[in-house]
Formats: sequence, C-alpha cells, structure tokens
Amino acid sequence: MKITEIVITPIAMKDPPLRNIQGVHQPYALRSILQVRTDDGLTGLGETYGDRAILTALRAVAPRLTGLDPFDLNGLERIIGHTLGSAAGLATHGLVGEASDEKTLATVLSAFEIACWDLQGRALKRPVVELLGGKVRDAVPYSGYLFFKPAAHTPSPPYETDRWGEAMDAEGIVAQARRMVDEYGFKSLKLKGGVLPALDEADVILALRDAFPDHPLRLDPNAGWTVATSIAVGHKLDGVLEYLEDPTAGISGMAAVAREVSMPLATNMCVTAFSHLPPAVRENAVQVVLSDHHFWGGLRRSRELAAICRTFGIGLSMHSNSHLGISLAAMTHLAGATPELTYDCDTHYPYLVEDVVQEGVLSFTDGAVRVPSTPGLGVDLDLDSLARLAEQYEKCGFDTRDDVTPMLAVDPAWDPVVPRW
Ligand SMILES: O=C([O-])[C@@H](O)[C@@H](O)[C@H](O)[C@@H](O)C(=O)[O-]
Ligand SMILES: [Mg+2]
Repeated sequence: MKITEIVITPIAMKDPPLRNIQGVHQPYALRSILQVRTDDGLTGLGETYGDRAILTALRAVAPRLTGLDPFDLNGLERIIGHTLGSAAGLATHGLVGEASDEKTLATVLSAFEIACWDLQGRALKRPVVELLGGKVRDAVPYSGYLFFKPAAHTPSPPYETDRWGEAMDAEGIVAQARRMVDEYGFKSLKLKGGVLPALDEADVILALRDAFPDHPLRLDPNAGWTVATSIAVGHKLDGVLEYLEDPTAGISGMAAVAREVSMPLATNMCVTAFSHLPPAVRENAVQVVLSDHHFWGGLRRSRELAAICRTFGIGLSMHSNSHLGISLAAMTHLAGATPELTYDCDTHYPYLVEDVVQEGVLSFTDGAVRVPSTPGLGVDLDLDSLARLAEQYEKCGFDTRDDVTPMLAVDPAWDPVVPRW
C-alpha cells in the first residue's frame, strides 16, 4: 500500500464564548482535516489544529509523503524531520506550554500518523485499538469540562447563540455541571479556571462539591497563579480535588507548590515534550501528566509517554482542545488500549454543534464513549459537512487561534498578563 494523495482541508466550527486565562474563545474554532489516499483506494483520516502555522507545515510535508507505505511510521517520522529541519517552533496559543522544534515535529507527525493508523486499520479490517494491543476497556470515560462563559459572543456572530447560557459564578457553573451530568452522564468534573480571582474559583469548586458529593473534581487555571496563591488554593481545597492542574508556571514553580499541598498536581503546560520529563521527575514537580496525542507525536509516542509515567509512578490523564469527531475517535482508541490512563479524559466535545464525521457513531453513555469496533478509527467523513465547514473557514475572518482579541471587544482594558493572582 502506498500513499498517492493527501488532501488537507482547514475548517472552522462554531464555538461558544468559553473563558480562560488568555481571554475568550473566538466564535469559531479552527481545525485541519486530513484525507490520506492510497493506491488501494483507501482513505485515512486525520485531524489537528487549524492555525495558519501548522497548516503551512502540513502543506510542506504532504507532497513528500507520496509513495510512503502507511505502515512505515518510522519512515514517516524521518521524512517529516527532514522536511521541517530546524523550522522555528510553531506559535501556540499559550495554553499548552512553550513552542519548540520538538513540539512542532511532534504536532505535524501526529496529524499524519493518525491518518496512517486509520489506513492500517482499514487495510487490515481491524479497529485501531486492536493495532495498539487490544482493548483494556470497552468504553473510555470522559470528564465533564466546565467553563466560565458569558451568554453570547461579543459581537454576535451570524449564528444562533449556544445552548449553555451564562455561567460566570458558582450558581451558573453548578447549573452547567448539572446539565453536563444529566445529558452525558459524566462521572467527574473539570473546571477551567483562571477567570475569577483564585480563591473565588476555589469557592466555585466547593459549591460543586456540595452539589456533586461523589464526582472527582479538578481545577485548571492554566498557570494563572503565583506559587503563593497556588499554595493558598491548595490548602483551601485540601481533600476536595482529584488533582490541581497547572496552578502556576514552570517545572520549578510546580515543584514548589507540590511540596506544600496535599493533592496531586497535573499538567499539560510544563511537561509537554519528552525533554521536559527528566527535570519534572527530578523535582517531583507533577504527579499527573495530561497526554495529548496531537502534540506528543501521535499514538505511538503517547504510549511511550504512558510507559515513562508508569516507570516513574506518575499518573496519566488526557488533555483536550476544541475538536471534532476524528480526534475524539483517535483519543478513544488510544485510551481504550492504554492501561495507564486511569483518569477520565478531557473533552470539549459537548460544546460542539457541528462535525465532519457522520452522525451517530460517537456518543456518550454514562460519561463514556464506546471504543469503535469497525476498521480503522471507525469514523467516516460527511463530505457535505466538510465542505460547509471549509466554507465557514474561508468566511470566518481569521486563520489563527487568538483568545485575546475577542476579549478586548468585551473589555478594552483586558491585559492577559500571567500570573494574574
Ligand atoms: O479551551 C480552552 O480554553 C482550554 O483552556 C484549552 O485551550 C486548554 O489547552 C486546555 O483545556 C487545558 O487543559 O489547559
Ligand atoms: Mg490544562
């Protein structure tokens, strides 16, 4: 089997005004959809970020992959390494740590690697989970991801306002959580923090604890706090949190917090590449790493990360950014075959109102997604939806994720400085 053609389609999907330390989500989230075609007549699917910088890198690599066997993942990595060379790191939106050459390569590799896994599975008529060693669970539990949010975007985009309403205080977040739990059955909850003053966010967690006494709870201010503030929140939430995620910046900062608080610290910001693991382990900076195949280099490397975490007694969870069904399928196959993943995975999927995959294949029951059992990733493109979302990308007016500019429309004095509290 040889790759004959790769089609990369940038798309824009409607996204609610979710708040975070940087500001607020734009009215559309951007993704790149990959279709990798072979001489056997198969098409493998991939999904990754849609920012201009990654799109440029994907487009530079794609023509070099003609003739590659989709089973040759080492060859794939070699070609991408040669093509990108020492290209400057892709700019990131600041919520998944620093950019670096290592991460650029891993991000581009992942996008094509996923499509190759899909092709391998389709060729062998086996689901990807079986190529990864087989299921360790039938369904993958996800966590209900709570966001502070206004009722609507400013200014209003040309589509109907989202169904989640305003949630800018404890009452709003508890109501949002109730809806997530009722509709999706989530068994754990994560609050995206970095929006209200730190101790007020701790109060929101306490309100969630009252409302959901049995749900493990997480709080993630994306490194918005100083070490001292992080410790104060850690003390206030002693015995309440399953883990505290990225309260402060950097490995040494996290280590300083970890020495003083009782709960595990988790990260998708200070340990986001293999080169970050030795210092993090030496300093015992984090007790849980949130993997994310999109920037750790795909499914193979995510499994290597799992083995390293197992070796050093570090827990493994899974990070998410706004994503579509191809990514949800890949995340579900990976988690379905990874025993080290003992925490419920993050997902932004409940906020999605339009997808490029055919409806009905991926759904949540009791907070979990069944690992697909059909060949490859188990999802197929809805070509009409892909075309519509591609058109939406052309019209949306931006080509890079930026949470600061839309926040300036809400608050002209907005300053995304960190740490903020
Ligand atoms: O969607 C967001 O605003 C999140 O803040 C996301 O971009 C983060 O990368 C992520 O969810 C996290 O756990 O840090
Ligand atoms: Mg995080």
